[in-house]
Amino acid sequence: MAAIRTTSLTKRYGDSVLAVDDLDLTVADGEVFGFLGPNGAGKSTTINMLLDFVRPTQGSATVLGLDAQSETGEIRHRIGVLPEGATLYDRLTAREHLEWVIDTKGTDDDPDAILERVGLTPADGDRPAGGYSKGMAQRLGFGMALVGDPDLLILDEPSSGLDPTGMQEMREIIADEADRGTSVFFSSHILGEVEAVCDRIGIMNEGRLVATGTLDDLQGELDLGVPISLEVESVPGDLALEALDGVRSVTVEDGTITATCADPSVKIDVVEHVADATTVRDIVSEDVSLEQLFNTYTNGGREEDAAAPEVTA
Ligand SMILES: Nc1ncnc2c1ncn2[C@@H]1O[C@H](COP(=O)(O)OP(=O)(O)OP(=O)(O)O)[C@@H](O)[C@H]1O
Repeated sequence: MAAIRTTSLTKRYGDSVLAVDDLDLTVADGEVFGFLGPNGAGKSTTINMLLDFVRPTQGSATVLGLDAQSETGEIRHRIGVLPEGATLYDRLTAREHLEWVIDTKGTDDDPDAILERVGLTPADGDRPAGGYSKGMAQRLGFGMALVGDPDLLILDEPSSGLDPTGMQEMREIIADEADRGTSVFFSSHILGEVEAVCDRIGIMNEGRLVATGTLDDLQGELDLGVPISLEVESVPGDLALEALDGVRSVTVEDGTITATCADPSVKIDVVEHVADATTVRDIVSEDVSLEQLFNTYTNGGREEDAAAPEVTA
């Protein structure tokens, strides 16, 4: 059974905004799935349809095998949700927020254990949420999502408002949850976060899912080439690196030779070839970054026609 499945899921606002366009997406049970896309791509609208906060114009969705529109009660009982900009009640303390969720879900969680898990002290727990910083509010919202050991966590921009330590702690909790079998679906535009914790990613752009797969799948499909850079003592005039099998292009700048290779195995040939001709001072070898992928699929998140290739791996 899939944790999430959408079929031709579509949401229009009025005549002019097609927020989500014919989305077919499956998140497998136990998977950590990162939902990426620039501002306005349709991520929150998709999440809101999964939670029945917004009704689709067309299409359908299931969450844990249950219909997202007609079986909302059971879904809410079994999932943990951190909505975009989690709404808190100013006058209630963090502990009271957690107790409220614990009561609603009928679980026996210990509020103090959850506070500790999300990095809030017992003293924080006694303060009204109205005085919370953005990061503290986000931690509390995340704690509320963890109540009842949910089978699926749906997190909309979970690291929003968190400092680097908070982001790291949040990633660790997501990894722990995944280890105990929880499926996780989260939206983000922080690429490093997605890269660090996700089994698979989906990239949305202008309401459409333009790519899904593992990072390796997407890197392979786009075939952007593999770069290697060598800082050298002097650049020989007769290097002829372009002539090497598997080398697609070569640039030279300020004593650094950069070759784009057809696949990673060519990198060693490049190093040997250059080292035969001159003294190599340093080597920088990187995989195609998620940022390059994201930019290629979304035109850097800009509004103009991205003309991005569609890949489903
Ligand atoms: N209630 C609404 N009424 C009209 N248009 C809306 C509404 N909610 C969202 N939209 C529009 O739908 C599109 C998708 O918005 P959505 O919030 O889903 O994007 P997002 O990917 O979550 O963006 P962000 O990363 O900025 O949160 C945008 O063009 C947005 O302006």
